[in-house]
Parts: sequence; structure tokens; C-alpha cells
Amino acid sequence: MQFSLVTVFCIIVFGVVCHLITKFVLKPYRKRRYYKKQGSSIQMTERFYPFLGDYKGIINDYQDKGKFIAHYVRDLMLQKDATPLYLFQIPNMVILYFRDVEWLSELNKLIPKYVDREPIDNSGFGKIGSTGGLGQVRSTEAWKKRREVLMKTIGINHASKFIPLFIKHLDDNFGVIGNQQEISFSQVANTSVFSFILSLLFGKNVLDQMGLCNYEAKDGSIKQMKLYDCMMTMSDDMKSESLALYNVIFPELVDYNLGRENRRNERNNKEIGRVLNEFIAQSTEKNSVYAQVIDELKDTPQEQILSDCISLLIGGHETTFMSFTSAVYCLKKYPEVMTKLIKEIQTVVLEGGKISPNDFLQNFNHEKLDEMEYLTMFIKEVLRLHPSASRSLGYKTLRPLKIKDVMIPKGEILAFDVIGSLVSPKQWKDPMNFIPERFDPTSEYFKTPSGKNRHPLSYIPFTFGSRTCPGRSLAMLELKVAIVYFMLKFEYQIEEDFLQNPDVTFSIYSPFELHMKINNVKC
Ligand code: HEM
Repeated sequence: MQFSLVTVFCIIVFGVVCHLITKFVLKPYRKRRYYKKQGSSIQMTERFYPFLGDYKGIINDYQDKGKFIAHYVRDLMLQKDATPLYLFQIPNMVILYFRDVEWLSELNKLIPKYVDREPIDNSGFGKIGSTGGLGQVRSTEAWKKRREVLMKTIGINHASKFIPLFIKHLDDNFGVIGNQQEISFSQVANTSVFSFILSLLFGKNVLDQMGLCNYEAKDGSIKQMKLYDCMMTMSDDMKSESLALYNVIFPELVDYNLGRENRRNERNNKEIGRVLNEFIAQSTEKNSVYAQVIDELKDTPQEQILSDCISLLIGGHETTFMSFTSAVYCLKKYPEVMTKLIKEIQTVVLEGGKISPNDFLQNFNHEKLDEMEYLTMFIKEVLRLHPSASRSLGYKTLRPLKIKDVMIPKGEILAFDVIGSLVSPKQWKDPMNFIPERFDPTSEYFKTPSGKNRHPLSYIPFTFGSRTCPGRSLAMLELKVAIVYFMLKFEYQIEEDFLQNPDVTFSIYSPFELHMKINNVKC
């Protein structure tokens, strides 16, 4: 009996070891060989490790040196031998990055019939409220209808009506800052954008009326926190867990909430859902996006609309405040750009001194924003060189496909390489230089280095096609308002070393925070 138990145990261990070796060594190597045979269109790392794939090399080269991991992908694009595709492999995950306009164009034709959304970001912040919201589900007819209604509610024709609400949230957070104060700009921008999006989605009084979350800390103690603080703390918890080696090797641990930390994250995640649900159940707000969509889509379950709104909250928060932060950083880094923007604010917004900054901020005239051509070019350049989302969400091939000369099997994860595409030396002159004029048709930088017109898919900070960012118009408006607001109100100073550090960027997962000193509060 004893012998047979030992035998069974040995067989099980042997089986598990064989399974792990197949899954983490043989299959990844086979996949690599498969794509190598597909021709020269696909680049992959030279240092590929059993069990770890590309992970170790990238961590060594980037994370450990305090650099932003996505710059690894961007820097590949700047190499002479850059190929249209890049294969990124970590143990249980393979992503084929598309970064050439012709290939992106081919991919676009296949979405959503043959290639559709696959939620692969479940280990990071994407997991918060991941109950199958707008950005996490397949492109069904029902999804399309909900997306249309949500976009109509937050889209450009309506977005300008949210300006007073946004200014109020900017005032609540920036208005308390005094002369000579040292601040974490990232923190203040983060809170402003989050509280605005939350109010827009669920109601003006959401922050006063919403209950507290019972956040479970690492040591098991429970802390009562406001929703915002809870989400931010959880975001940090989840980001650090998503980079933990055991979760990278076994993403199932995250999927099924196994392990102490993953279980704790899941409990905290549910707590956020509970607080939001409680608030919605007792809210009488009629003008919120949530209430309007409920009103229009009577047949759609309310939980679905709540999940969609959480998708908007998550999609529209970090991306936007990070871009705002990059903009303020770039203005100090490139003083000539700051001078041009100040001039435009003086002429267009303040009408050469006829209007005072205070008056303008109290009666924000959004039509003036449309006249600010330099501001628009500046924001476009910020989003090009500092995209806050460095790649698209995941797309999955629903059947084997041939794109140009490459056969891609069913079930492969594809992504738009946003950060790489935006510096493609074929499309952009001096791609690493910050030149807002490259969006001015009269500028020499408007064309490609070979003098042609740039391909429409060369500029993809929000990607394109049927799954493009639904919040892009709102985001552009928010950025314009926030930048003009900040410039009218403050003179500021950023440490020179930080300004000169070429690695600094503000993006999801980037390791930087912007600190500054306020030299003067102007109004
Ligand atoms: C500067 C700000 C923003 C940037 C750079 C940005 C960028 C992106 C990118 C790259 C994607 C992935 C698209 C794809 O997978 O092809 C995306 C998706 C998404 N974004 Fe944004 N975004 C921003 C602001 C917003 C805002 C303000 C909202 C909502 C209020 C929002 C909501 C979403 C949602 C819901 C998705 C998923 C779309 C889907 O799968 O159908 N984003 N965004």
C-alpha cells in the first residue's frame, strides 16, 4: 500500500513537471521557432529564457534601472532593422505587436469579425471592477448599441457642457495651493481627473454622498477609505502584484484569486463594487451619464450599465491625468513651446488683456479652445511622444489568419504598438524631438522624411477602428481645459535634473511622479 501511494505521488509529480516543462519551455520555444520560420517581418528578443521568456531581459534592462518598461518596445522601433511586427513572450502570454502602418491597416480590416477584443489585462488595474464592462467584452450587437449610447452621452457634442463641472473639480484640488508651495502635481492632477469622471458618471454629489470602503491592508487590518483613496491604493497593490514573478509565470493565480495577495486584492475589488452599488441604489441624480443611459437603454440590465460606467471610469482616469502631467512637464522642458503657448493664451483667451484670467476661468468660453491651434498641436505632440497608453488592449484571433505573408494561428493575442508606431522613423521626421509644428500642414515636419504625406494610421494614441478609445473627444477637451486652467493660474518650477532625464515619461506603469514648486499663484 505504502509503495503504491509513493508511486502515485511520483507519477503525479512527474506529470506536473512534464506539464510545466511543456507549457513554459517547449511551447514558448516552439512558438518562437514558428514565427522565425514565418519570415523576416517579426522581431523578437535575443535573450529568451526558459520559464521566463522575455521577462528577465526586459526587467534587467529597464525596470531595474528605473526606466519605463514600454520604452523597451519603443526603442526597438528606433533601431535600423525594426520590423513591422514584434513578438513579446512572457511565460503564459504571447503578444504580437503591430507597429507598421500597412500592417495596422490590414489588422483593422479584420476587426471585429476575425479579430476581437480579449481582456488580457486582468492582472493589473484592469481587474478593478472587471465585471465585463465596455472595454472588456466582445463586439456584439448589444455591445455596439451600448457603446453608441455611451459615446453620445460623453461625446464631443455634449462634452463641452461638462466644462463647468471639470473646472469645479480642478478648483477643488488646485484652488487650495498657495505661493511657494511644493506639490506632487501627479497627485493633484490624479484626484482632479478622478473626481471629475466619477461625478460625471454617477452624479455631482457623488463624493459627498458615497459611503466609505473597508480597505483590507496587507497586515489584515481594515481601514475605512474614500472610494478614490481605496482605488488608488488598490491600483498600486495590483500593479506590484502584476509584476510579481509568480503571477507572471502563473497568471491563473490572478484569474482565480489564488494566493494571499490575490485574494486580498479581489476582496478589495469587491468592496469598491459594493460601495458604488450602494451609492447608485440610493441616488436620485438624473443628469449623470449612468442615469441617462439607464433611461435610454431600458432593456439593458442595470449591472451591465454599471460595469460599462466602471470601464469608462478606469479607461478615462489614469490615461487623462497622466497626459495632463506630461503636458505640464513638457512645457517646462521645452521653454520655446511654453512661450508660444503663453502667447496664444494671451491673444486668444485673454484677448490681448481685455479679459482677466479670473473672469475667463469663471465664465469658461469653450469656443475659444477651438481657436487655439497651437494648443491642439501641442497636445497632439504630447500624446505622440508621451502616450499614456503605450499599447492597445488585447485583441484575439478568432480563427487562423494570414496577414500579408505571416500565418497567425487561432487564439493569438495581437495589440497595436502605440508607443512604437508614434516614433516610426518612416513616418516621423526627427521622431524623438518634441515639435508641435509637425501637426501644422505648412511645416516641413508635417511630411514623412521622404517628403510624402503621413499615413492616417501613423498617429494612434487612441488607436483606431471599431474598438478605438470611446473617450477620445472628452479626453482632448479635458486636456485643453486643464492646460489652459493651469497656465492661467500658476507659475511653477521643476527640478532641472528631472527635466533633463530622458527617461521621464508619465504613462500607465511608468515609475515617475511629477513634483514641482509653485512660484506664483496668479489668480
Ligand atoms: C489621453 C487620454 C486617453 C488616452 C491616451 C486613451 C487611450 C486609449 C487606448 C489606446 C485604448 C485602447 C484601444 C484599443 O484597444 O484599440 C483605449 C480604450 C478605451 N478607453 Fe481610452 N484613452 C484616453 C481617455 C479615455 C477617456 C476620457 C475615457 C472615458 C471617459 C476612455 C475610455 C476608454 C474605454 C472604455 C476603452 C475601451 C474601448 C473598447 O474596448 O471598446 N478613455 N483608450
